Amino acid sequence: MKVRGTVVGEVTMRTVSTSAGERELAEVPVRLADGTTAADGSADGTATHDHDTDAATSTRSAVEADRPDVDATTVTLWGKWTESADVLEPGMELVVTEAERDEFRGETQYATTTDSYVVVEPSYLVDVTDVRNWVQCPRLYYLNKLSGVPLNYPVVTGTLVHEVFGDLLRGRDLDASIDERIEERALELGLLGESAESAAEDVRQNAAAIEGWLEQGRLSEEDDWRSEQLLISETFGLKGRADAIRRGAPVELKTGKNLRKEPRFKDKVQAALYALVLEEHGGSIDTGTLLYTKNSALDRNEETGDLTPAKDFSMGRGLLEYVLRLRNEIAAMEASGTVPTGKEADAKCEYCFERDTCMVVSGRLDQESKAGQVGQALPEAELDHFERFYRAIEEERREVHREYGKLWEQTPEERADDDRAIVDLEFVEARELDGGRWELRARRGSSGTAKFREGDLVLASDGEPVGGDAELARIERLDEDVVLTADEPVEVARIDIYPSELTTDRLLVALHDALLKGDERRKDILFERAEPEFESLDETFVGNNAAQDEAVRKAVGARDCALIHGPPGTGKTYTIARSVDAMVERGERILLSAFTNRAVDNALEALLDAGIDPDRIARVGTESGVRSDLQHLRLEREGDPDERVRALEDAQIVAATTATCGSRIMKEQSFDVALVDEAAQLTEPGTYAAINLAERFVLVGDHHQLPPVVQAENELVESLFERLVETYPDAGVMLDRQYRMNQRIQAFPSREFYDGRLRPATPAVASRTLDDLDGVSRSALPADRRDPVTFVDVPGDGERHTDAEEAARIADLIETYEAAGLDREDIGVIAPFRAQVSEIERRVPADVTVDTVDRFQGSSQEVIVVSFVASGDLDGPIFEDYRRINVGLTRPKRALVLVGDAEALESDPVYRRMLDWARS
Ligand SMILES: Nc1ncnc2c1ncn2[C@@H]1O[C@H](COP(=O)(O)OP(=O)(O)OP(=O)(O)O)[C@@H](O)[C@H]1O
Repeated sequence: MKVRGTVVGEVTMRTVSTSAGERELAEVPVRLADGTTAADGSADGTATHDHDTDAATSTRSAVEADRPDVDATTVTLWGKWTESADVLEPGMELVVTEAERDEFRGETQYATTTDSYVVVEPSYLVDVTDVRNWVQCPRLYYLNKLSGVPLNYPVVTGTLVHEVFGDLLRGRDLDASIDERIEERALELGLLGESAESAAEDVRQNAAAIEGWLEQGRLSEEDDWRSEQLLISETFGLKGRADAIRRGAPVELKTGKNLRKEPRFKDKVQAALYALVLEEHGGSIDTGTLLYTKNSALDRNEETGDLTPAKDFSMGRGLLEYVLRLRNEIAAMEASGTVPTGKEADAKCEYCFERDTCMVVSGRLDQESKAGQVGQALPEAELDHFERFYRAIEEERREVHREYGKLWEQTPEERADDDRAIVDLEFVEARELDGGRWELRARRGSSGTAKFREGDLVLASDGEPVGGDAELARIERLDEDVVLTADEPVEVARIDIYPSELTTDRLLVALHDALLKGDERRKDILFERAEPEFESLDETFVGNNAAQDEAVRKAVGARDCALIHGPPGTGKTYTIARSVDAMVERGERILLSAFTNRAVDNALEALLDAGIDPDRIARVGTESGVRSDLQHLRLEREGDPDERVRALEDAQIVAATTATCGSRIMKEQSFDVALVDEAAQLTEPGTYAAINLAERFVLVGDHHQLPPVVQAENELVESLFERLVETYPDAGVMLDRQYRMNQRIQAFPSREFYDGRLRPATPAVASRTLDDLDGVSRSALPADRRDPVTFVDVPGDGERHTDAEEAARIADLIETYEAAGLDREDIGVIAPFRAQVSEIERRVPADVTVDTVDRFQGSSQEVIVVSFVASGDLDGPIFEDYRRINVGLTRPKRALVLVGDAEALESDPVYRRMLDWARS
């Protein structure tokens, strides 16, 4: 049976005499999660898919851990498992598989058996490659998290060899694969100063060994290969991508040589972890294979040793248990928030390539380390900042892991309802593409409103995203059909949101770079030790708008930073374009960034409108990320390395999302100034990713609109923009003339959110109404809809996340506006919950945009209808936070209709004032 629970007290270690001699044991007081005491019926004793344990097991709180352990049970861990007991602390979660139950002095107890596995913090999904680092030295694991994978030649060739390996498994020709893969990485090779020819030669040397080996057992039927498999383990708390699976067993590829008979230990560890996951999903693995690509390329006269590239090893039970204990050490360290010192392992610092980095990081962050420290520790405030944000980012990582957890905790229907999956796909075909990848096509059973977008990376599966045939795939098209591209021909029946840790990984690196590599002057600003300085400029940049003019002057003249606060429709994008134009004139190199691709593209469009030469611009992003009409600005990565690198380095303006700013390629670039739009939607470390690359920075945003998108409630919710606007009011300018809304529409948001400072930019803006639109006449509307702002009282139907009555009234309203001559494309409907969005979508024509506020930020419409879904006594603001309602109310240009239950809305002071305005 499987036992799962929370550790509620100190662990007792003992040695006892048994018939088999002296044995170690650890007694762990555990409060069992609901349902675990029931005898486990499943044959393999692992899967207890119990949804109810969620709340009890996923949140560890001090309160829980401190509760008197009246209902605690003793779980005894025998033998080597005492090593895992050693890392346990109260509050941590514990799982024992195949445990035995025992009655002892009238109490039920549990103990490990010879078939048991012990898992610490199973909901923390440790990455398999992280365990490989950890086994070399725990400190190496930590350093890798902080500094990420740099752009260097071994990393790039390693990736290329892996890609070619995958291609060979898919039956591609070696030369064709090498040529194509090298071409795809032209930009990276160019940045490293490598030629395509020499890189191809290096890859070929490595790949020849693989090819030779594959030839021997040539991809026969019974060999049953597949390349790259995403593996996730619910029981063992592991995830990773195995290089290949052959006859159900893991094969790992290592670019390098190994002349011993046995695989390297750390490589075995990695393969063994994949084997554990494969066993969980029903496999039975007795061997693992490591493939050392350099072995057969060696000159046989010079080297002696075992030259076979492929080395098999037997996957003993002892090894599997050992690697799981390693995994447990990582999970426990992350849960307790400690930093490894390197003393945990017996690695020799003298031989370590990372020794210098290790010493510098220890010195700067004042951490104990086996290698010793060099350099001066950061000031107290910076150390504190680092620790707080490190913890906050790790909390965010746990939220990502929780998303993984939902893959097995939720039923397919629940996931579909939550917009986390499309589950009713009917597989149509898998078509092989040039280059060995696959195009997968499936038909949708219903038109759900899942959050998926074209270009998203998703988990495509045969219906079982964990344990079944699943692969990462990219959405190429999404209408009544779903078209995906993937490495494997999965018979796709379902797609799920892929919980990526890339963002969290990059946040940590950005934090590290900002504090440890950051310019001192910038840190003085970030740590509020110095006032930002400005060069005084006499030029006029914008003749018809004083605030914009001042903003451009600040942006251009900033020696450290400038902050442009732009309420809705006040010409943020216009001001950015003017600023960039002026910076280009001065010969500066500019990084133009924003949280979303959409905002980056909007800014670029404005630059083109302002007459900036497109040849000066390089847009860094994927093909699906960049708007189709701006593809000509996109930096091509494929081709000739020299040409590609010149295209990037000669570009005076480089535009990319902040996430992309953290990529290996962008991290090699430097700029005079970084200009970041949507800065109020970025976390602090998210903003660092862009500003780390430049001498000075300009942040543009509005902290009264949407806050940073984060799952955890912690430091990350306040943007750097907001913090700096408050700290340095003199470095900021608020744009106060809006070019969007009729005066009536603007009145309430201006008063409520901008101290009444927002005004129409021109009389024409102030007086715009629907009558200005071709073929539209307000007189054709019912009298109570003619005002630019109106309210429709619909008593709520009592449901929490939907309101069918409101949805029906909205459908009627849309007909009314259409009858008055309005195009359906000019109407937008905003609802607070996805469920209500679906409810409304079912009733209105498809060309009316219906969405949540988050999707509307940054856009505008002629007419906006807001559905409030408010009922009862409003136990919290409906749009979660007033910033969301501000966004909702400021989208329309000419008409705004609020639909909701007046009585419920009036119970909240802000909504009451809103109703007073709408009804006045
Ligand atoms: N100084 C100006 N003179 C004339 N037109 C302007 C000026 N500033 C902005 N505009 C116009 O006002 C409109 C809104 O400007 P812009 O798109 O820059 O606003 P924004 O603040 O970026 O909007 P959002 O709040 O949606 O991000 C655009 O059509 C723009 O051309």
